[in-house]
Amino acid sequence: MPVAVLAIKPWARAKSRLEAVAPPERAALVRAMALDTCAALAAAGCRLVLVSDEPGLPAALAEAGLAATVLPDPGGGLNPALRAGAAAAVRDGAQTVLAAVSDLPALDADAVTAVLDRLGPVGRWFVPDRSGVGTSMLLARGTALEPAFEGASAARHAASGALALEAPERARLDVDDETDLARALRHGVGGWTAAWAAARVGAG
Ligand SMILES: Nc1nc2c(ncn2[C@@H]2O[C@H](COP(=O)(O)OP(=O)(O)OP(=O)(O)O)[C@@H](O)[C@H]2O)c(=O)[nH]1
Ligand SMILES: C=C(OP(=O)(O)O)C(=O)O
Repeated sequence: MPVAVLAIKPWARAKSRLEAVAPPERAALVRAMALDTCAALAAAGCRLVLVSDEPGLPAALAEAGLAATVLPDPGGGLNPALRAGAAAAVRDGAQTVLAAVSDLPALDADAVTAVLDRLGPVGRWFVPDRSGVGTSMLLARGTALEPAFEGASAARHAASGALALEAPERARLDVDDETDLARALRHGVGGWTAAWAAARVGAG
């Protein structure tokens, strides 16, 4: 069974670039996007390993009916968190590790399956984000993950020997700012993010 490893920043500190969304609303959006990302990965048959110090995460997972192993954040940012999650997954016997950002609200199980179906027997692969600059997913099978996310990570992942995968757009729509959010909403998002958007509209 593939293991999906996600690093999740505490809701209230995440997505500072989404300035157009006021802080309490933004934390709710971060939570919703993380749940939709996790739900899509779980629906595609991935076991979830989450690295996070967000105190509300276990209750949110329970509310969403999602089973996951939650590990404490080792500190040092996204890449150390993903390394810790991947190491734990491999210690538990994982062959295939799929590391993803947790802000992919348009992701669905078919898109995850399309990515997993493109992997070879051994190696590292990445899914560039929609802009082509960043990375939405990094996958490793039979070898170490070696994550180099943040900023212009697509070029770093390519330079490190990972192969770029063609992937459905739903797997590439990470949300960093208001434009990304509007695009994902137009594309269609999972139930948690859709409910967040509906409540926002309802609140005027
Ligand atoms: N556990 C953990 N996850 C992190 C950390 N930093 C970023 N992440 C996660 O990494 C993924 C990509 O994060 P970014 O897009 O850089 O998001 P961000 O730091 O929330 O956004 P900005 O504040 O706008 O830069 C998201 O899933 C974040 O929750 C960290 O220090 N620890
Ligand atoms: C984490 C990433 O995205 P960003 O830093 O742009 O949010 C990345 O693309 O590696």
